[in-house]
Amino acid sequence: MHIAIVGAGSLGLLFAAKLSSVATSIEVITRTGMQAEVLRREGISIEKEEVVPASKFTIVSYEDKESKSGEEAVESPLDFLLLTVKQTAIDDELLSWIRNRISKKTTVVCFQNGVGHEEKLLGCIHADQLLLAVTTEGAKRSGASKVAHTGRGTTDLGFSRDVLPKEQLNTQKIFAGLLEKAGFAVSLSKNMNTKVWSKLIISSVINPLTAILQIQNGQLLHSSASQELMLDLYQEGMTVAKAKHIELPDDLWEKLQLVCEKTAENQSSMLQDLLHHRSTEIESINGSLLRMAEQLKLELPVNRSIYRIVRVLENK
Ligand SMILES: NC(=O)C1=CN([C@@H]2O[C@H](COP(=O)(O)OP(=O)(O)OC[C@H]3O[C@@H](n4cnc5c(N)ncnc54)[C@H](OP(=O)(O)O)[C@@H]3O)[C@@H](O)[C@H]2O)C=CC1
Ligand SMILES: CC(C)(CO)C(=O)C(=O)O
Repeated sequence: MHIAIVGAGSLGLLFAAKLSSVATSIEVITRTGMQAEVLRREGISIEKEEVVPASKFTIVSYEDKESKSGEEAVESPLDFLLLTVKQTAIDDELLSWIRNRISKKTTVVCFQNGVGHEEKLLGCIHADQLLLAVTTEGAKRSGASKVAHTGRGTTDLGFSRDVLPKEQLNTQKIFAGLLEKAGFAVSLSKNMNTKVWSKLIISSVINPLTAILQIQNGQLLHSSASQELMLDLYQEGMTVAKAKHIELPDDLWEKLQLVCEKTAENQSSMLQDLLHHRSTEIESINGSLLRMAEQLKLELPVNRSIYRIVRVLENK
């Protein structure tokens, strides 16, 4: 199996390192030439676990114009392209690069939290080629070539479209098999919309609150005031989901609290982004809920305020 991983951040480094033992070839595409050089020298280390030598990967950088050529697709056709960049990095240039890099036989697997990426990708590839992955694995990059596996979870996998030809179901199983062999827990899903929306609602509560309050995920449960804020955001998100007839589990509120407990000592990705002066995924999480609410003529006052505060903090 020939796999390319676009985005050598927290999730990308973890999946590249783990999949290197089960794939025929792994191409890692970094954003910068500088990170590519470090990876070519040092390989990838998963803290407290293993160091995977650089010889296991082909490393190219997106900055390097040579690697943007579609010719490589002919030389080494990809079975899977894993997209592990943030929502904010998915722009027209990257989409056009992906279109050139893949062939009709390639399946793109996207790991983003929030919503928006699926629509963008469907603008450039066929639905039969797009696998959605919603993962509760936790990864945190601590250097150009170092990553910590901060939490073990499950990866839900499913195609963007509900009704699928047999061949696609087979592709889904092949990719799930690779992940399992690499040590990840996987669950195949026929209803990814429910998975995507469950994670969207959970992220719309935990991420902005931990980012604004500058606390670890578990600390959200420590005060009744923060729990009230959580409930306000949760209920607003659920109002949008209901208006859009999205099927969600009855115990999503309990699941949300469980995520806080299970990831109690983690900093959410939004808090990490703010602390590192990076833009956050607020647009694809609370921003997208607000845009949907506007179309549905619904008011989400708590989401609106929280969204504005995060935007202010991003520009500080
Ligand atoms: N980390 C986690 O535990 C989880 C993350 N997710 C989701 O997965 C996605 C990725 O998250 P995460 O890994 O944490 O994010 P990171 O910010 O750690 O990694 C994103 C990587 O993408 C790189 N990148 C940006 N643009 C390009 C480009 N054009 N070409 C190649 N690489 C590029 C960045 O490079 P540079 O650093 O040089 O800017 C960075 O290394 C997010 O949507 C997140 O919500 C979902 C579940 C868990
Ligand atoms: C906090 C958590 C687990 C849920 O929103 C997360 O996925 C993140 O940090 O982005």
